[in-house]
Amino acid sequence: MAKVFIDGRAGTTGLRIYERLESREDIELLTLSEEERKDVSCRARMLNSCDVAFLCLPDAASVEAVGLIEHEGVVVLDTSTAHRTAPGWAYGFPELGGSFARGVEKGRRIAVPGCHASGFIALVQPLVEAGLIPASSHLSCHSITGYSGGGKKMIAQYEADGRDALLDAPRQYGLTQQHKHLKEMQAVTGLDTAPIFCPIVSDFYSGMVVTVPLFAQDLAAGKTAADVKACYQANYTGPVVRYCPAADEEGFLSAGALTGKDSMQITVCGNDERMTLIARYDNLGKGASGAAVECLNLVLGVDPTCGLEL
Ligand SMILES: NC(=O)C1=CN([C@@H]2O[C@H](COP(=O)(O)OP(=O)(O)OC[C@H]3O[C@@H](n4cnc5c(N)ncnc54)[C@H](OP(=O)(O)O)[C@@H]3O)[C@@H](O)[C@H]2O)C=CC1
Ligand SMILES: CC(=O)N[C@@H](CCC(=O)OP(=O)(O)O)C(=O)O
Repeated sequence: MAKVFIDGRAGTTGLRIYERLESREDIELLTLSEEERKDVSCRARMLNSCDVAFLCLPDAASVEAVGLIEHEGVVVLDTSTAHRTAPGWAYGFPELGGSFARGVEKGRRIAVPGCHASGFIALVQPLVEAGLIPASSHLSCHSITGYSGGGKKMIAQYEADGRDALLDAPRQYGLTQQHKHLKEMQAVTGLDTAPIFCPIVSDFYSGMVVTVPLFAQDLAAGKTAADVKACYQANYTGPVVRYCPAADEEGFLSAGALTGKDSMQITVCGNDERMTLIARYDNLGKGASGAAVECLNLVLGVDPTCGLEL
């Protein structure tokens, strides 16, 4: 049985990972008590006693946790932003294939992608790799997320009695165009320039819809919307990320359609002139905890969907 420790188990991401793993018979979960969970020496003991450590912590605590590991054999799955573009770390989105899949299967240091970044990268990386859009493209992206994406603090804010009435409506943020996911969005897609990125947090617990708009002129010479669809169809055959030719609900796309699930739907709307590339998933599923558990399954060499809700 693999020994697994979740550092930050009491948080939003950690709790969802714990729920996905607690009934598994191939895993022994190492746990700390409420009194011990933030004690550095207790955490260090667990981090060096396990085979796999999930880090579900703020960035600084993740960096600290990695520094506490002396046992070389420990595989680290970090859900924070701290190591996603760091040298020596694999980027945990195996559906991108090639070195991404191998990095997760063989790596000892694996960064779980950011929630918004997951959708953008799923939509754009295969198109750049296939030459359907040039690396020099200037793209834009908007992404609607549930408030659990902001962790315990934002959940408390949205669920408080007598909260600010401004929370009733969707709120755009990342207004200075310096959102923390931009770095990985550029690095992993291979774009020369980071996109213009407009995240929007809304009054629902979890779910996401990430959209990248494209004009036909944005495609490489001679390429069409049909080529984009064929590329996704070839790359995203499931079981976790799947191309869906028609994913709308009678003309609407709900950001909550995959709430509670660990899968991701990829679709293309619009027409031959103006198209929207769309990824739908749960920010806590393929956007965080589900993606982390999928990576764990690949590390352990078991069915990648083990314990996932698809
Ligand atoms: N929520 C989401 O959708 C996503 C989150 N992430 C990332 O995952 C990580 C965790 O986020 P999330 O679960 O949302 O955050 P939460 O705030 O919900 O949870 C973080 C947990 O870490 C604990 N913690 C903080 N500092 C320490 C420390 N020094 N030692 C031990 N435990 C500590 C907190 O303790 P306490 O309970 O006392 O506050 C809390 O339980 C972050 O880096 C986040 O950016 C990634 C993708 C999506
Ligand atoms: C609603 C909300 O605030 N969401 C968070 C992203 C959550 C996430 O993916 O965080 P990590 O990059 O740390 O993994 C944000 O936009 O900063």
